[in-house]
Order: sequence, then structure tokens, then C-alpha cells
Amino acid sequence: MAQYVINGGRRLEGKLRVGGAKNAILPILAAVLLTERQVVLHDCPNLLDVEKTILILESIGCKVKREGRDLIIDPSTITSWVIPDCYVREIRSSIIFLGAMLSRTGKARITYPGGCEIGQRPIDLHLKGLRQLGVLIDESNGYLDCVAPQMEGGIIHLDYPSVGATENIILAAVRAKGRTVIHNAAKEPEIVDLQNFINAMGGNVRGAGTNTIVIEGVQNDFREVEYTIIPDRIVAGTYMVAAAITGGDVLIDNVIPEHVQSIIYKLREAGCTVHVQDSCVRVKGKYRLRAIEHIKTLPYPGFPTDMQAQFTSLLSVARGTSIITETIFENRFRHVPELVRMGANIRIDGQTAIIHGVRSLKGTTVVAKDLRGGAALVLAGLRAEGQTIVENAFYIDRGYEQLEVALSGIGADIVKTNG
Ligand SMILES: CC(=O)N[C@H]1[C@@H](OP(=O)(O)OP(=O)(O)OC[C@H]2O[C@@H](n3ccc(=O)[nH]c3=O)[C@H](O)[C@@H]2O)O[C@H](CO)[C@@H](O)[C@@H]1O
Ligand SMILES: C=C(OP(=O)(O)O)C(=O)O
Repeated sequence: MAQYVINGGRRLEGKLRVGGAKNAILPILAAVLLTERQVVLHDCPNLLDVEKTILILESIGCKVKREGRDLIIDPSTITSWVIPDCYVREIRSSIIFLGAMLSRTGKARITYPGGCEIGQRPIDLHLKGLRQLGVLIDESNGYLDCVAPQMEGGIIHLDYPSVGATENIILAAVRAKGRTVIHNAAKEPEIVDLQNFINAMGGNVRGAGTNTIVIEGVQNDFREVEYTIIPDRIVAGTYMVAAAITGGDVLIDNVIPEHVQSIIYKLREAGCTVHVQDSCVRVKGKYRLRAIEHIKTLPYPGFPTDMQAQFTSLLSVARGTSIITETIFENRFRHVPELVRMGANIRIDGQTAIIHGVRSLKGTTVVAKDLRGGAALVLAGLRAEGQTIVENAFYIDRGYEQLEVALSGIGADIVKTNG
């Protein structure tokens, strides 16, 4: 199986560009089902999760063509409302097809989604919201069989601002009769991107980015659309940490600075210099950064859970003791035992990691257990003395495009091999 081999200790310097966001393109690929006209998406990242989502679209009859970083999709020819199990089990975000498929065909069949390395990740809020729009859901033998002859708008109060539930409800409500209001909606930038994409096709969604989203059901045909995916704030954040942890100086291009505000604040707190200009963020690290008193993961605009693991690596070599509390997912410290194998001094107490910074990490063989935890191990390897091998590279490839090429371009010694 593929692995990353890193010879650590090199200071990273130079410039790199961030591509379109995984968490934006995945729901947008589902939203494509809302139209029967051609959709052209620009800056589509070449990621495992994107490839698998394209396979879902193809398996239900859509035609998808990749030309460089563009995807050209013809969704006019849907032949099935059944989302195939094999993809659903592999990628969690496939559950978003439920709302989109219901909007398009009034029915959908899907199994429960996978991707549960970081927690249980139930879908109760998705289903509760859809039921409130009039969807009849039969849950038996591990399948969700859904029918919605005519969805009706309604008022939905989410018990928690779940990103996926917010997206699923928006997708279902776009074609419902009347107005839907989602209270306590998630405010993540990827939801704003979904709203903008839907509106570009002819939908009527407003309020994304705030905690109240209003969807006016639209019955008429949607138009052809060309749309550019927003840059990936988590990939940007990961490169920012790569600069910081190696004491480097890296300019990251194609970033929306507002989307990485909480990451910038924490990097500055650790002693990094961060300059922001237009769509560029420049991060200068130091060999020994300062500990951060407390990082608590929170829904946007709070500190993202998807950056928690990378900061655990960073703080493992900072001067002093840092505390990180993970409040979103219950099993998201699986990178910690691997970091400890590299010489980090970290103790887990429930949902909190207590990190006593050490002067150096030592390269060894470690195993990625999930996407961001895997990226965190690569970051630790960039800093460590000697050679680090990160096994299970496929986890990392779910969310990072040619990570070894990007990092080599700014001075890292990293290759991907077939173990
Ligand atoms: C493809 C995608 O966009 N993935 C992101 C999305 O995941 P995802 O959409 O799965 O995350 P959610 O916001 O839904 O989950 C947040 C929390 O709510 C819980 N929950 C969620 C739904 C539900 O019906 N019931 C329930 O209890 C989850 O178990 C979790 O503890 O947001 C997460 C939180 O920012 C990110 O880490 C993921 O990268
Ligand atoms: C948890 C993540 O993704 P997913 O929701 O697709 O598993 C992530 O991007 O860090």
C-alpha cells in the first residue's frame, strides 16, 4: 500500500497554490442532480473522494468528463435513484445525495454512509429535517428507502449546526413547495458555496453563512451553469502549519483569508509571523514556537476540527504546555499514539490532549488512521530528525492533491512509494 517517505529537518521556503475545496465540491457534485442542463465546474481538485463521487454520478446515469481542472457534467440522463452501496460505504459525504436525489426524482435509496474513523457520525439530524419536509423514510435492513411525492417547505430547527444536515436539507428544499427556514444552521464557507452554486442554476437560497437559511422552493427548469469551487481552507491551513513547523517561510496563494482567520490567530499566538495580502497568506515559522494555552475545536467560525491534528503536531515541538480540546468528533486523537512513537510527549484525557512540547521528534514508521491525522504525521515527519514513513497514504489522498509534489516544490524531501 502507498506510503509517504520523508527525510525531515528541511526548512520549507517558496510559494504554492491551493486548489478547490473537497468539502465544497462534494455537495456541489450532488447538487448537480437538481438540473437537467450541463454543468461546468472549475478548479476541481484531483482527490480520491472526488473521483468516487464522480463514480456515483456515473453509476446513476450522469455523464462526466474531466478536462484538466474542469469537470463537465451532463445530468440529463439519470437512470436510477439508487445510490450504489460500494461508494456510500467508502465516503461519508455520499449521504448528501439523499436530498439532491429526492429533489430530482421524488425518491431515493441509499445505505448508511461510511467514513467513521473519527466518530460515530449519526445521520439523525439529516433524517429528522427531511421528514419535516414530508419525506417518508423507511429504515430497514441497513437501507434508507425514501419517497417524497411532494415535499412541502417548513421550519426546521437543527439541534446542532451539522454541516451535512444543513446541506441535505437545503438540497431537498430547493424543489419543495413553499418556503423552508433552517434555524441553527451550520455557517461553514462550503455551505455558502453550495448556496451560490444552487442560485447560479436558478435556485433561491439565502442566508448561508449565518445561522438562519431561507430556501424558497422553485419549480421551473434550471439553466446551464459554469462555477468555480472555493479554495480549500483546510489544505491552506495544513500548508501554513508546514511552514510553521519547519521554521520556514511560505507564501500560500488562492486563499480566502477570512476562511482561515482562526488558524491565523492561533499561528500568531504560537509566535509565527503571518502576513495577509489579497488572496495570499505568507507564514514565517521559527524553529521553536511557543505553546498555545488552549485550542478548542468549534463549528465555523471557531477553530476547525479538520485542523486539530495538524496543530497537535505543531505544538508537540513548541516550548511549553498546550491544551487542545476536541468538541466535534469523539474519536479524533488517533494520530496521538503515532506522534508519541516519534518522541512527542502528549497525554489524552477524554476529549483533551495535553501536549508538553519536546525539542525534537525522531523519524520512524507511523500509520495514518484518518485523513487529517495522516496529514499531521506528514507534518511531524517534515520536522523530525531522520526518516519518517507514513503508511496508509490513501487516507491522506482523500483530501490532499499530490501532497508530495506540493511539498517537494517548497523544499521538502518527500516521496510517495508503493510500500
Ligand atoms: C464532507 C464534509 O463537508 N465534511 C466535513 C463536515 O462533516 P459532517 O457534515 O459529517 O459533520 P457534521 O457537522 O454533520 O458533524 C458534526 C457533529 O454532529 C454530529 N451529528 C451530525 C449529523 C447528525 O445527523 N447527527 C449528529 O449527531 C456528528 O457526529 C459530529 O459529532 O463537517 C465536519 C465538521 O466541520 C468536518 O470535520 C468534515 O470535514
Ligand atoms: C472529516 C473529513 O472529511 P469527511 O467528512 O469527508 O470524512 C475531513 O475533511 O477532515
